[in-house]
Amino acid sequence: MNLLKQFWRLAGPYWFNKRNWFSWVLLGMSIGASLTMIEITVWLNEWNRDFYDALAELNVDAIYPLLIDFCWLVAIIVLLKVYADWLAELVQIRWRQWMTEGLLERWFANGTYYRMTLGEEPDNPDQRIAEDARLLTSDSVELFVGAIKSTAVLIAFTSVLWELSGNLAIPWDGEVIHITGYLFWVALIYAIFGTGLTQFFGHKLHGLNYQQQRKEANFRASLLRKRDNAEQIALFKGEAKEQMNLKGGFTDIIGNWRMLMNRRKNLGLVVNSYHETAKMVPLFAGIPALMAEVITIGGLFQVRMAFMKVYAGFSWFVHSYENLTRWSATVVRIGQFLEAMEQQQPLPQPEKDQQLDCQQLALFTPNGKPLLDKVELTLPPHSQLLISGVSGLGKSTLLRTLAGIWPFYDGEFKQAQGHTMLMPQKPYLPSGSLRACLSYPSEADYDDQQLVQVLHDVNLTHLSDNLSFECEWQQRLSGGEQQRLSLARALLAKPDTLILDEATSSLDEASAKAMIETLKQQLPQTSLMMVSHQRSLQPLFERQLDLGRFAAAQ
Ligand SMILES: Nc1ncnc2c1ncn2[C@@H]1O[C@H](COP(=O)(O)OP(=O)(O)OP(=O)(O)O)[C@@H](O)[C@H]1O
Repeated sequence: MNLLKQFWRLAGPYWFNKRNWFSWVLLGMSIGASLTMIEITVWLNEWNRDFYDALAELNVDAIYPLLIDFCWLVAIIVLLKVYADWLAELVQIRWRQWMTEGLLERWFANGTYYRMTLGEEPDNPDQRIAEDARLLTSDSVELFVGAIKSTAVLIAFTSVLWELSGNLAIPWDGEVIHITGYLFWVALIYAIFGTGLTQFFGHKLHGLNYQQQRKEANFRASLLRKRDNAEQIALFKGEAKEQMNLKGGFTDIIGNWRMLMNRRKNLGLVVNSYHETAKMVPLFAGIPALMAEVITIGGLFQVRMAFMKVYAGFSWFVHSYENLTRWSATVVRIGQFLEAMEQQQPLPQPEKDQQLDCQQLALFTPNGKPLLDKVELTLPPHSQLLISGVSGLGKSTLLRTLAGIWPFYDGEFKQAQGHTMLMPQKPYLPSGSLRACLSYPSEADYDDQQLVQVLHDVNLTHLSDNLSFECEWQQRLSGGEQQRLSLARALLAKPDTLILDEATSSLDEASAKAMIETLKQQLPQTSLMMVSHQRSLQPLFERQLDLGRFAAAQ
């Protein structure tokens, strides 16, 4: 029940949104095609009787027209089946697009994606957004359409089977018991028996599937981390260690996979025996009717097909069991992800004032450890402030707070009006063209002349011809070049307040000094706050502040 409620929370907003009416139309058309196909299968069932009767009588004149009918029936069934699937896939991709976009919007709203990294984050959000959303939408549509089809098959063939079964007379204790539609009852009892067995042998699959998805995602994520840190690993000659760790992760996958395999094997033994036996059950069960000459040989084959259909309708649960366990695991995973996103408090929205100003500010780590206490500082417009302090004191945390992304603080602070930009020590350079990298994240259309000029200003003139060149800039450029590129961004964006967190640490002292001088010269209206351990920068700042005096008592 809980699972259905969770699913309803995920699916309801899409399926009960008027704007998605066309998906209902597509789904209706897909189901319509499937139902028509079932109707034609009922005709095929009658064809079965006529064909086998004609064969039994060696009636060649009847056989050839029946073969032509067969071709027609099969052609229509094939067309209906292909289009029913195609339409269902169209529904899946529309729903998946909506779900993926919705998850992305929520993940990025109010800095949720960042806040989640500061606490107990559900594992692998990438997998939940990409893989789980795909599985959830495709499995849901498949299972839903499958359930409707099974019900329709059940309804269509129940009457056929009921009629064919006639009235079975069983002598019992000197009397005769009459069972109407006995083949239908056989199919029902057989299906109930199969469902019970399937649940008994398969109920552990849900947990194992959940674990499998998690372990596979962990493995993929650690492979990606190796790629991102390839240079470090090569320098440390860490290949053996990395391989060992990866193999360890993969052994985990194999361990779970083996358990999953064994469970599936047990379930497979049950489901396949159940299915194979089902093919003969109607023949054996139909023998009394054949003996009593209630049905002909053709009728027996008709019984067999009708029985198989009714049995398949009843056995939807048995045949969909594996998909259901995978589906339930994805419902839980996306449900958890949504819940975790909803529980995140939005990032604080600091007030704005004439100048950046904080009074009596106390900062903490996410688990509540105090870092700094009673911090007092101001940054008057167009001024410069250099901040220093020992490593681990909380300098970066203070800058994150002032930039508005660190929520663990007490007290109040005000940001300066206008645009505030924070440049960290290790800049993020998105892959793509150098032009896009320079203007990130702005959509502003800087002309090439401006871009070439800022590259020249930060001493990256040699990259001027590469504005349209696309590559992984983070891997291609040296640490110092990356920092220069990041400062070139500031020159383009012209923020009102620029906060630099050791943003010149990879440059030699002379280059770092030249860079800060360029910033001051090119951005005279910008207030500048910087954390740095580079002594040569001290003379360039009007004021300096040693944060050590605000260190919190531990
Ligand atoms: N997300 C986090 N979760 C837990 N602890 C954190 C987190 N971010 C920072 N800290 C801790 O807070 C303390 C201060 O970190 P911060 O990066 O602000 O120091 P810093 O003064 O800038 O150091 P450095 O000069 O070495 O860069 C450190 O002990 C760090 O481990």
